[in-house]
Amino acid sequence: MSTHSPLFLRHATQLVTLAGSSKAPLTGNAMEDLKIIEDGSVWIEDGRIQAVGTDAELLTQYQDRLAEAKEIDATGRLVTPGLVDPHTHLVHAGSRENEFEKRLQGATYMEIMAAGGGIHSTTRATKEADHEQLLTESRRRLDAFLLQGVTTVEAKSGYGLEWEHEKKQLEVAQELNRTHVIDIVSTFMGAHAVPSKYRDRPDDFVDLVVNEMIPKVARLGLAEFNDVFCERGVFTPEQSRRILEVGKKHGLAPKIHADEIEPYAGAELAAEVGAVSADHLLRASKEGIRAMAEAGTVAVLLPGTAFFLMADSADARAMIDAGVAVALSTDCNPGSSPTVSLPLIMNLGCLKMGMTPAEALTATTINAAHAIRRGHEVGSLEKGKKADLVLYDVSDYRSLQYAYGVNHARTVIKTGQVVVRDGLRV
Ligand SMILES: O=C(O)CC1=NCN=C1
Ligand SMILES: [Zn+2]
Repeated sequence: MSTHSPLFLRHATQLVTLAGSSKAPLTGNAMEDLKIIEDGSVWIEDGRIQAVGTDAELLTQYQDRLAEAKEIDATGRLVTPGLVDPHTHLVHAGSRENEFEKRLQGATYMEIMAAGGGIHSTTRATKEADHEQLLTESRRRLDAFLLQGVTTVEAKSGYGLEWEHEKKQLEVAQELNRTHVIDIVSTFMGAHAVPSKYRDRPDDFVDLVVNEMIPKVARLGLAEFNDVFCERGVFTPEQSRRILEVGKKHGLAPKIHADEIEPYAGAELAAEVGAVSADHLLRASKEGIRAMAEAGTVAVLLPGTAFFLMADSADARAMIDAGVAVALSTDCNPGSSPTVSLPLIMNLGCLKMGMTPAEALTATTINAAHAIRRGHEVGSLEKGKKADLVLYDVSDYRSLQYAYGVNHARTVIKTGQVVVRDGLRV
C-alpha cells in the first residue's frame, strides 16, 4: 500500500514524454521527436509513473480515485522528464579562479597543468579535504543542480590520484547517493592525470591504476564506470586502452575523455573498446565519429567547457547527422567548467554546436540517461519509470534554450515526491 497519496499532474500545455526511448539512445531524426502530448497528464504513485496521456484519457482511467490524489495544475506549463547530467567532477575541494585569470592573460589549460596547476591544483585541495568537507561542498552543488531540474548526475573521482583519496571521493559520492534526493552514478577516474612524482615514469602510475586501484574499486563496489583522460601530455591511447580494458575485466564499463584539447584518436579508441560514452570530442576525427556511430558509443558533449576554455565546440550537428547519439553535460569541475547550469548547456548546444532545441532537450534527458546506463529508469515519461519530472514557468520547450541564463524550473518531482516548489527546495 502506498505510503504517499498519488500525484496527479494535469493539463501540461506541452508534456515532453520522449516515449519509446528506454531501450536505446535516440539518434538521427529521432533526436528531434520529443513525443509531446498537449494537455498532457501523469498519474504518479509509489515513486513511479503509472500512466501518461491526455487529461481526458487519465480522467477516464482514474475517475474512481481522484479524491485520494494530490493534484498539480500544469495548465499553461511545460513539463519534461527530470534532467540528467552524465558527466560531472562533482566531488572536489577548492576552486581555480587564479587559473581563470591566467588564461584570460593568455596561458593555456595544458600550460597551467604542466606547471603543476590545473587538475594537480584541485588534487592537492581534495587530498587535504576530509570526507565531511567534500560532502558539504558537493552537497551544495547537488542542491544547485536540483533547483535547475537536474534529478540524476554522474560523478567521477580523479582528484585523488592515489588510492586513499580516490576511495574517499567515491565514498563521498556513495553517501550523497544515499542521502541526497538526486540519484548519483559513480565513475572511477584514477587515470585523470599523472601525479608529478610519476612524471618521468608514467607507466608505473598506469601499473598502479590497473593493478591496485581498479581491482579494489570493483571489489568494494565503489563505481560502475572507469574513465581516463586520453590526451597528449596526459595518457596516451595505448595507456588509455590498457586502463579501460583492465576496467572491463573487472566489470567497470568504459568511458573516455577523448580529443578534448588536440586530435588524439580518442573517439576511435572509444569505439574500439566499446565505451558507453566518449566525452568532449572537440577535436574528434571524422573516422572516429563514424566508428562511434557503428559502435553505438554515446557522444557526451560539453559546450560549457569549450566556452570556458575559449575553444571551438564539438560539431554536434555532424555527429547527429552521422548517426551518433549525442548527450550534453555541464562537465561540472573547478578548472574547465565551473557550472551546474545544464539549461545553459542546452543553449550553448544550439548556438555553438548546431543542435535544435528539441535535440538539446533529448540530449539532457534520455540520451544523457543512456550515457550512464540509466535509460531504462529515467530520461523519459513512460509507465513504470521513475517519477522524475520538472514543471517550468514557460509553456514551450524551446524557451529553455532560447531564454538563456535563467532558471525556468519551478516544480521538481523526484521519485514521485515534490522536492522543489515555486523554485524553492521543500
Ligand atoms: O581541469 C579539471 O579539473 C577537469 C578536467 N579534466 C579533463 N579536462 C578538464
Ligand atoms: Zn570531465
